[in-house]
Amino acid sequence: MKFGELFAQLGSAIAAFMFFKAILDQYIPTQLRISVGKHSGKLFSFLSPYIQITFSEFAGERLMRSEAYSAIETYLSTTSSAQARRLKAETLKNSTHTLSLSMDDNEEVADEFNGVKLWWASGKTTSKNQTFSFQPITDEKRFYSLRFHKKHRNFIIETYLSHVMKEGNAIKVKNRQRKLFTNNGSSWSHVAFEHPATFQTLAMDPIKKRDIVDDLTSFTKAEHFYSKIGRAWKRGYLLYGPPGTGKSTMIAAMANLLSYDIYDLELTAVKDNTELKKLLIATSSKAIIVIEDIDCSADLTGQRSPPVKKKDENDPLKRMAREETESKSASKITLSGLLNFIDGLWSACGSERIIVFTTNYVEKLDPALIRRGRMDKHVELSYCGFEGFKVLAKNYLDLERHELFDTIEGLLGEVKITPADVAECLMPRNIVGDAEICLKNLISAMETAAQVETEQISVFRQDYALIFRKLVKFFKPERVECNERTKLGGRFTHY
Ligand SMILES: Nc1ncnc2c1ncn2[C@@H]1O[C@H](COP(=O)(O)OP(=O)(O)OP(=O)(O)O)[C@@H](O)[C@H]1O
Ligand SMILES: [Mg+2]
Repeated sequence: MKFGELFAQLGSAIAAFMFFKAILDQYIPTQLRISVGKHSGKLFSFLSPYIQITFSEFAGERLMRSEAYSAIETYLSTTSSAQARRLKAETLKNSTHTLSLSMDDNEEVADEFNGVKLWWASGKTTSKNQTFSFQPITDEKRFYSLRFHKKHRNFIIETYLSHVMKEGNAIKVKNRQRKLFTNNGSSWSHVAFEHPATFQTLAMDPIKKRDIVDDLTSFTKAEHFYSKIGRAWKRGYLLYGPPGTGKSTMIAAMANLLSYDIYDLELTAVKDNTELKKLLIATSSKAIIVIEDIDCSADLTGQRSPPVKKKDENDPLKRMAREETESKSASKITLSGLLNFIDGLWSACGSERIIVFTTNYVEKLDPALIRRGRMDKHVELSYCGFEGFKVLAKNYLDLERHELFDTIEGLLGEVKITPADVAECLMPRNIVGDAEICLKNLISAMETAAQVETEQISVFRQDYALIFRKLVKFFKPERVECNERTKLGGRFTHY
C-alpha cells in the first residue's frame, strides 16, 4: 500500500471516531457520562488488589513544603539512586560539596520492609496560573504515591509509614550541616560545626571509650524510657582531667557521633539567671550544651550574703555600699540558677539534650553541681596510656606496630605525658621515613620528662626534710641535736 493511501485511511478513521464521539456527547446526558466514568473507576479499584496513598509536596494552600514529602524524598534517596533511571541532583542545604539524589518525575522504585513489597512513584500535576502575565505561568505540583497490596493495609499505615518518617528525618539530621553556637548576651549566634574528631581517633582506654559510646547511643534511643520513668530526656556528662587530655576533643566526637549541634555556653558573658534561662529556652533539641572550665566560669559558691546588722542599716554610707554590692551580685549567675538550668522545670522545655561540663579541677566544684542524676556520667580523661598511644600512632603515622613500641610502653608506665604532648611528638615533619624519627622524638621527650620528674621529687624531698628539721627544732630542740648527728636530712637527700 502506498504511503498516500495509508494516510488517507488513517484520516478517515479519525474523522469517523470524531463523528461518533460528537453524536454520543450530544445524545448521552453529561450526568450519565460522569457517573459511568465514576463507576468504572470504582469498578476498577474494586477489582484491583492495590491501594494507593498520595503525598503532595505542598499540602492544601500551605506555602511550606510538606514535612512528610521531604522525609519521603530523603528516605527514598538511597533506593532511588540504586533503581531509578532518571534522577535529580541538588546540593544539600548549607553545603556546597554534598549532593543529594532523588528520582525524577514519573519514575517508580520498589521498596521492601519486613518482607512486604511496595512501590513508590513520583509524579506531578501541571495547571495554568490564574494571575495575569504575558508569559503563561504554569503551576507544578509534585507528589509521591505509595502503592501496596490491600492485605497489608494496617501494617503499612501503622508501621511502615512511621518507619519511613523516622528514617527520613534521621537521614536528614545526619546529612544536615551542624552548627556550633556561642552566646552573646541572651542570644545565640552560630558558625558551621566542622570539627573532624571521632571516637575512633580519640586516644583513651578502649573499654572506657566503648562504655561512653554505648551510653550515648542508648540515650538517643531512650525517648520512650525517659517518658515512662517521668524524667526529662537529657543526660549530664562531667569530663575532668589535666589540660590536653582530650576533653574538648571528646565533645566534638560526641557531636559527630550523634549528629547533634553544640551550644558552647560562655557563662561569664551571661548577665544573670534570667538571661541564662532565656538561653536555655532558645536551644534546640538534639544538642550538646557545653560549659567548659566550669570551675573558672563563674563564682558558684552558692553562699548567701550575711544578715544585715541593725546599726549598719542606719548608717547611710554602709547602706549604699551594701545596696551596690547587692545590685552587682544580682547581675551574676548563682549556683541555684545554674542548677535550675540543668534540671529545673525549664530544663524540660526541649528534649534529647546532653549537658557537658569540663574542668581541670574536679575537687574544686560544689558537690551539688555534679551529684549523680545531675551530671549522670563522670568521665576522667587522663595521661596517655599505651592503648591511647596506639590510637595516636595509627592516626598520625599509620603504624600498628613497631620495634620501638615496647620501649614506649615501658616509658608510658613511668612518665605522665598528655595525649596532646604525645600527638605533638608524632606530628610528621615532611621527612621521608618519618615515623621512626617521630617515635624517637617521643622517647627522648619522655626520657627528659622522667629525668625532670626525678629531679623534682628529690628537690621536693630536700625541701620537705628542711621543713621537717625546722619544725622538730622548734618543738624539741634536744632531739634535733640527735637527728643532726644521725644526719637525718642527708638521708632524705639520698632518696
Ligand atoms: N585523648 C586524645 N585523643 C586524641 N587527641 C588528643 C587527645 N587529647 C588531646 N588530644 C590532642 O591535643 C589537642 C588538645 O586537646 P583538647 O583541647 O581536647 O584538650 P582538653 O582536655 O580540652 O584541654 P583543656 O583542659 O586545656 O581544655 C587536641 O587538638 C588533640 O589534637
Ligand atoms: Mg578543652
